[in-house]
Amino acid sequence: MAYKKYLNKNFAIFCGPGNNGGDGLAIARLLSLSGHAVQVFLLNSASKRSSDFDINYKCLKEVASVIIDLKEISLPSLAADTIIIDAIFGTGLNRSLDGFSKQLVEYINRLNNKVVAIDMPSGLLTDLSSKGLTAIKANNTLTFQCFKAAFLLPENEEYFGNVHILDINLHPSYLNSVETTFELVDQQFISSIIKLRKAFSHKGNFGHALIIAGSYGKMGAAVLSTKACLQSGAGLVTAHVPAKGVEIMQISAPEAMCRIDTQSEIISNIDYDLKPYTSIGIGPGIGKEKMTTSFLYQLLKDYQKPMVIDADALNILSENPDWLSLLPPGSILTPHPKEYARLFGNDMNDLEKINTALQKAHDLKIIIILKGHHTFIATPDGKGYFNTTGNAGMAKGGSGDVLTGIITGILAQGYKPNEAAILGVYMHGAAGDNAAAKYGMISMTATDLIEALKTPDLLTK
Ligand SMILES: NC(=O)C1=CN([C@@H]2O[C@H](COP(=O)(O)OP(=O)(O)OC[C@H]3O[C@@H](n4cnc5c(N)ncnc54)[C@H](OP(=O)(O)O)[C@@H]3O)[C@@H](O)[C@H]2O)[C@H](O)CC1
Ligand SMILES: [K+]
Repeated sequence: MAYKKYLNKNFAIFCGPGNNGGDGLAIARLLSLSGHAVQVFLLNSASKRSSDFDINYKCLKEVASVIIDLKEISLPSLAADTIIIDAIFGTGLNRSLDGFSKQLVEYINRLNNKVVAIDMPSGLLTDLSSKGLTAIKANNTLTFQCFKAAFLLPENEEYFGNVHILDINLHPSYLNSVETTFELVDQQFISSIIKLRKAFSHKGNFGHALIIAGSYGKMGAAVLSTKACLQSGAGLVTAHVPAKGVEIMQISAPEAMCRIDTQSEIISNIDYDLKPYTSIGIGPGIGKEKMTTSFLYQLLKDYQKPMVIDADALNILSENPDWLSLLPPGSILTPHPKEYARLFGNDMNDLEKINTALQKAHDLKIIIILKGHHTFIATPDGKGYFNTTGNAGMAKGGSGDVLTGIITGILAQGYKPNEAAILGVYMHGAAGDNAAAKYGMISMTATDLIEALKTPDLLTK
């Protein structure tokens, strides 16, 4: 019913010489036939035109429509309520815009008219970084058949607006034939990962997670990650905390057992066998005291199973980069953009960040979760996963602690590290969407995220 607001509007459709332009001509014909006032502006029509373009041009000529070749006029003036349809370039764009096409796109961007881009905002490269390029800033993008990588990069957000995927019934064999490094993590993808619980299960079947977190004044991070871990399905959860943090932890998360550090205010050592634990999550609120730093080094030396490493544990690693080679294979790093920059460098555009994460995941045999809108998960086998849940309301203190707890809890249950990372990120975002729906993005907190995990159909809706 969204189209209702476009009834009785007039349209200016800008068409390039290829199939994207061909789509624009087809849209012009359909809008004209449904009684709308349509102006069509052709760009570079003299250059090599695709057959789709020619076919649709011929069909449009049979329908009364205003077709103006832009080579004859300067930039057209349009009524303020005219809807602009951008069918200049689509997935065939293979270089940045220049000359008149750049001028036209800059002109359209200066107007206040509503803009609908067809398949891709013209000027946006489908699979490469478009940072610093000129591209159409659309209010809505109608893209064919599937998401393009460009729509998943934060740096492109100002160009694509709301993305609507239109199914044009492309044959599945064609889609399967398209080689891609990336997968989209949606509910369908998740359903292929989830392990259902058997009726006669007992807590021993769901593992025992160990959360190593907290320091004096930063016990909240330890509580958030422990509570999130409890609610991610782990059978047993133990929290290793500084001595002064025990009461706080026992009162806040009574279901968790505690291991008490010999130091009162920081994490400094583990004097017990780690064998009973089926996963370890370390980092939230631990600080970077010398004794904590050497503790982390010792743990990396002694412990060979995958660990979830977050927050200050990541910052300690970025200050001791040669320790990265000590990471147990399958470990899951969960850096936010700043922690990522400290670990792997900061002067990168979004695509370079993604490619670096894939390279480092491969070289170090680890999983790197690059947190952001469409959190990206890089896995050691070179595949990358874009998450589809979550929202800006989650960009708050504590949200990362919750994610660490969730992933550690899922890992404890026997999921492979790749699966635990993907499922944990999806679950975290889905809980965030529920929290936003209940409390709004501004007021929701990390505690609300944990509460929202208690949604029966969290992973199935
Ligand atoms: N997704 C699908 O399966 C379908 C998509 N469709 C539509 O087809 C376009 C892609 O069409 P294509 O003809 O491949 O290319 P474009 O229309 O995007 O571009 C046209 C030509 O423009 C030239 N080009 C490329 N970059 C520039 C530039 N910076 N400046 C000027 N010209 C440029 C290029 O030709 P060259 O010879 O110059 O390289 C392009 O060929 C897709 O987006 C959809 O809209 C189908 O309709 C259905 C199936
Ligand atoms: K376009």
